[in-house]
Amino acid sequence: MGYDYALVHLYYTIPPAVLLTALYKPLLTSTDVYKILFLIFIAVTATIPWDSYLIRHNVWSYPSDAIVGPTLFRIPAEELFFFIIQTYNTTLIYLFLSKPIFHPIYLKSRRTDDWINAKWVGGALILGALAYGWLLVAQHGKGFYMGLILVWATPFVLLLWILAYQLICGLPWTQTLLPVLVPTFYLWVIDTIALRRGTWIIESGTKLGVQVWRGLEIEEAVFFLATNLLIVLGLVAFDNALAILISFPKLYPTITSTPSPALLVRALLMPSTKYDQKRLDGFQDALKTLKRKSRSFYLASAVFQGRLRVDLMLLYSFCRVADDLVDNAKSDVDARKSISKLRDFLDTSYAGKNVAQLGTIISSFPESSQLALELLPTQYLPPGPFYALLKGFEMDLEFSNFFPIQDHTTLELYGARVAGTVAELIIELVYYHTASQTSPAQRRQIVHAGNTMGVALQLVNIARDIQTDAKIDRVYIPTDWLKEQNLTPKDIIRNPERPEMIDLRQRLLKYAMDLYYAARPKIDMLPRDARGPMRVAVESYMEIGRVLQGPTYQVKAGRATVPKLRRIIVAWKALCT
Ligand SMILES: CC(C)=CCC/C(C)=C/CC/C(C)=C/CC/C(C)=C/[C@@H]1[C@@H](COP(=O)(O)OP(=O)(O)O)[C@]1(C)CC/C=C(\C)CC/C=C(\C)CCC=C(C)C
Repeated sequence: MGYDYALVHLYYTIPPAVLLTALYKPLLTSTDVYKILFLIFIAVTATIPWDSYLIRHNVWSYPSDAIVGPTLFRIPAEELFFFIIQTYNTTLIYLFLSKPIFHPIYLKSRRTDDWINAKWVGGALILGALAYGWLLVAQHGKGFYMGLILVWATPFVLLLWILAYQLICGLPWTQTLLPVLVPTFYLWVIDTIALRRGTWIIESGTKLGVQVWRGLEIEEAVFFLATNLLIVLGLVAFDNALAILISFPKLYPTITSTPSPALLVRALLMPSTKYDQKRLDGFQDALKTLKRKSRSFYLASAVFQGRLRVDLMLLYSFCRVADDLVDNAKSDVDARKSISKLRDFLDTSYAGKNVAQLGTIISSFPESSQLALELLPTQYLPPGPFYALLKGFEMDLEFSNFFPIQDHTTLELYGARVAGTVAELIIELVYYHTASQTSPAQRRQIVHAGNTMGVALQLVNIARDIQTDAKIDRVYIPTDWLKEQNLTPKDIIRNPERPEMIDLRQRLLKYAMDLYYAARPKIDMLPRDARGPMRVAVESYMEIGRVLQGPTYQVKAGRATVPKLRRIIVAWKALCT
């Protein structure tokens, strides 16, 4: 009996597991836990027969003075623990790297020649490796161990390739190769140390005798590469199945955060020609717009899960399109026409099932806006906030006749219409997608707080955009605040950088912060899974306000911006709260 192998774990595999767990904990979701357990189960059950075979055929062995003693099918307990801890560590690295990824955008219903070629070429290469493995095993010579690795690993790789080649090929290398290479290289180093110390021994008659570097046999290098590849391909296939399940509610009306293995496999086996390409195109557009237009909400979207994330992106896309149609209209008349068309769109959507009429209305919008309208999930969103949002946009148009924001009450009304409504819709989506026990009275309190929070965000938005708004003749600072400084809205339009603006901006920000502090505690009443992500959404936007309260700040495209690292730290803290 000895502790050498146990010490390998104590020194080299457990510390990274503890570190990765601590780092990933704030991001951990129930789906992640399910994925980790699922992968560990598969890894352990798939490796036991193979490992046991290798030990029984003396391909490798463990000196009795290096292991504690208990075995299962001749596999030492430490080795069994290795299957678990390696799968755990590689999975956490993968989860970390893939957090920002929105997997549905990598699904494709159209079969292009490139895709078909990639599928066959990849399949042929894997089959080639399998055939080579068989040859080495059949020869039962120096290539025996290498042959056993290939014969064991390649059928799994082939299966995962067939099921998930779309995502395997489509995902960026940082989500596929990197989580394979990082733990592989680390395990190569550990393996070298263990082989040098004699913690485990590879018999000389069944190895090729080629070393990657001194002390690392080629078979060991390929073994760790193959096992990490299998783990990552398994995770990609899992994400591919989840992406299919969350993307197509018509095919899968109800799903949970932990879908059964049978459902995951069914999703992967569904022919890609059945995918709703329009929805996939809509997701692409929504993600592009979100990434381009809002750094804060783009960051926040990464921590929302499943269908809630999809619907938030679709809601953002609709709000953005509607806001841009009004703000970027050539004239007031055009802007009013757009609002009226948006109202028709809502009327028809909420009136029922007149699909043809809805199609006609949608086709009257610019082509680039149509998908956002078509995919808006009006089936489970109340109409009230949308109509109020349009009223808010109409207040923007009043600037052509007079300055509508006379006092703080009108300012709050404006904020409630353009942003409080958005908060209400977001909360509605949270409750639609999350199981909760909230009573109607609590729900009213939460919606009210959400509305207040929306106003707070809007005030930050106004404080940030004083100059850009002045360029289009808009002044959202209440006229009576200006009066106290002997100013009129026209003075601000003439010179939005006048010295008095410093105090006025700070007053606006203080107002925003007061509303924010009043509403913030109610986030704790939201369903548990939504609290962290909602805090990230709110905090990453409010950070713009905190930046503006400081003496200096970075400006991008004429607007104050929060540096990327600071935004990430803010999001991190919000998740840890
Ligand atoms: C995570 C994710 C994808 C979230 C999507 C959030 C979403 C749907 C935002 C809509 C944004 C939008 C374009 C609305 C149109 C009206 C408008 C312009 C509102 C202003 C947003 C600013 O966005 P941006 O800076 O990109 O705008 P401009 O470039 O100036 O045009 C607003 C400031 C409003 C945003 C308001 C919210 C997101 C609501 C926040 C409140 C909560 C999350 C509720 C918190 C809950 C409790 C219980 C307190």
